[in-house]
Amino acid sequence: MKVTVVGAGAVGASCAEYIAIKNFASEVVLVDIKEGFAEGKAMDLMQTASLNGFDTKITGVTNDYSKSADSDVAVITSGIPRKPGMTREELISTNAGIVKSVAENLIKHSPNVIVIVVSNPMDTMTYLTHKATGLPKNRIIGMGGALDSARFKYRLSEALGCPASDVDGMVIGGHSDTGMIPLTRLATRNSVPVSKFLDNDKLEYVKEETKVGGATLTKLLGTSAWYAPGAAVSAMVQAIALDSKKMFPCSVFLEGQYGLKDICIGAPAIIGRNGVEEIVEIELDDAEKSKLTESADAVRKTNDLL
Ligand SMILES: NC(=O)c1ccc[n+]([C@@H]2O[C@H](COP(=O)([O-])OP(=O)(O)OC[C@H]3O[C@@H](n4cnc5c(N)ncnc54)[C@H](O)[C@@H]3O)[C@@H](O)[C@H]2O)c1
Ligand SMILES: O=C(O)C[C@H](O)C(=O)O
Repeated sequence: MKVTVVGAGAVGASCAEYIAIKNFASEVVLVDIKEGFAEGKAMDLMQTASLNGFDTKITGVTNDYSKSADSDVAVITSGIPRKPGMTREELISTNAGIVKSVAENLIKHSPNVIVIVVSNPMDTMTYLTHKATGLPKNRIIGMGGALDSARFKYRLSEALGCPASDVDGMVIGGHSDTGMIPLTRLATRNSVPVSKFLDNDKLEYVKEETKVGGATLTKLLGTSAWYAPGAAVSAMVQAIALDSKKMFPCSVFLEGQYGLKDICIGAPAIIGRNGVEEIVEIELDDAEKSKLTESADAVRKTNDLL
């Protein structure tokens, strides 16, 4: 399995590191536009191989897409991150041009690639990648829900006073401060609904903290997060590599599912060797349905700026 990661910055490097440490890919190619940067990150990471016990070969290149040829998976993390006080949507004017040119370069050299889009505003960048490349819809996946769900589980575990591994839960909808929909109704601690342990006020708190998870970290760090984003992407790449058919909420191109069309937005998807193997339609209650409609309206407004 050959994986190309475009953007060797905070998220791209973290993603490459987790992929290597999990040792399921033969090769990771880092690409960046900044002269020597990807080469440096790749060398630094390769010097951890004997310490961390992996055999994945990591190389770095400056803007040379020929080195990404025949990638099975490509991850797009190139673009600017937000600063404290900004929304993800404000990044569109810079990141749209970057994502479009990167996606076009990638498919020139890897026509069969599965693309995972990370750059923000992610749902719109995923939609743009569909429109710019014309790749089959199963081969373009936006990463947002896997991260938001991990943050949801972290907040739930904090409220429950239990390990995150005891908790299951999912966030659907747009990857934005207001558009995320943490499904508290369906969240469980070892199959027991979390409402058995947490009252409505606590659940509301968990939900709100989850939605602003990225903004909270951006305020603390001065730029956006990278460890959990890198881990979330690497989990998705692993599901493709191992054809594991794991379910993640992902930004997927909808054609009528959830009553939505011609939009990429977070919905549960089965991920395997073909990318999106299936979009899972779960039964939502009326409040969740109307939140999803609102979230989709907001994503469409951002798409209209393209
Ligand atoms: N979807 C998510 O859940 C999620 C999570 C975290 C970050 N993000 C987004 O990911 C993006 C990257 O974040 P980061 O923290 O890694 O930023 P960063 O600034 O650390 O890294 C971005 C890298 O992209 C490179 N780059 C810029 N234009 C390029 C081009 N045309 N070709 C190749 N490389 C190019 C830059 O040189 C830089 O090294 C941001 O847009 C951020 O908002 C999304
Ligand atoms: O918050 C951001 O801008 C980056 C990313 O989307 C995140 O959720 O960490």
